Amino acid sequence: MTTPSPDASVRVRDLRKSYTVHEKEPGFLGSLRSFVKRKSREVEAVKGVSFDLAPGEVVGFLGPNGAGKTTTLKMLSGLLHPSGGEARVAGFEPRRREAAFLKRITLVMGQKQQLIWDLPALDSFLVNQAIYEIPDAQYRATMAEFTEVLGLEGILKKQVRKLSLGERMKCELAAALLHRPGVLFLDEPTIGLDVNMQESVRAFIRDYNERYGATVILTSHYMADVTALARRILVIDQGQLVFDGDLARLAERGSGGKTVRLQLRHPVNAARLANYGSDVRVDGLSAELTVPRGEVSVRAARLLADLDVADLTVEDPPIEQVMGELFGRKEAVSG
Ligand SMILES: Nc1ncnc2c1ncn2[C@@H]1O[C@H](COP(=O)(O)OP(=O)(O)OP(=O)(O)O)[C@@H](O)[C@H]1O
Repeated sequence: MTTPSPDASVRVRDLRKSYTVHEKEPGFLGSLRSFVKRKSREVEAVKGVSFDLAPGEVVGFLGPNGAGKTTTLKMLSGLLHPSGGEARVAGFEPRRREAAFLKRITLVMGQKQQLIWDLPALDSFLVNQAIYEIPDAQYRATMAEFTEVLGLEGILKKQVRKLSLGERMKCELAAALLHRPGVLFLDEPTIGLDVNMQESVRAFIRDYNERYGATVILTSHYMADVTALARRILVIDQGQLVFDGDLARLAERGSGGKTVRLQLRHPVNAARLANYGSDVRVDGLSAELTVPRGEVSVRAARLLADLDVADLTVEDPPIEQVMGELFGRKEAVSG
């Protein structure tokens, strides 16, 4: 990794955001009533979040729908003013949106686009070159690098609206990173992309992080993005940080079970395997079952002694399952 820029850190203290939501009864009468007497209520989207990111760190920012991820990222990039607490990004206070700050960060939202729809992506890149005052030599070098890593050759001169979703997302990323920001806020950068395209976006983010030592906060509903890029995970639920730690430690917070995979030499029926664990799945000579974490070695020894086992592996449950369980039981899992 290149030496991370010293001011690419993120410091968040007791950050809060409440939205005022105006409520209206349905229908015409409801509109009239709300016109006379407006009803509103406060939605606390982020309720006092604190964390620090070191320069060059990549973290996965996870949580169920409506947990407060996008709101947090918008506050960190200065698009929303916090209702309380403080944030410092690359040494700046995001809410001030100073030009020097905007040159140090980027916010990529997979659901929104910044490229100009009717023009080729190359034109949007030139606009960004002007906005961010990127010197010609740096612009050419970055374009050459991104064209190679993202495979942009041949698509830069096509009208953006004629690009496929994947091609467009690659151009969106290139446009957003053209000024070589040191802090990246990536909100669902791979949403809707096919598996191959997700992989190339991931490879690009990894390459950029290694090349420039950038700090990255990434939200994604595709756990493969998170497991491929981040070792540290922040989990937010109902506006509060409920976990901050290693990906492996998050897996341990799951059901308390581990997955034992077996390769058998002779077929064994599921009922027999149910004596050793739960959630038994048998497919020919392959089988899988869940075993309580504290009993893995005892049960594995019994399986090996009782059955004709060619291979046995023990794994943490997939991260999707862990997240489902955590949010299913709505239990705080403080890091
Ligand atoms: N502009 C807004 N006005 C009112 N409430 C809002 C606004 N934006 C978000 N909210 C509410 O704030 C909460 C947090 O929303 P946010 O978009 O930050 O969640 P999220 O974790 O990004 O969710 P998702 O994964 O679904 O994108 C939700 O209850 C949402 O309904």
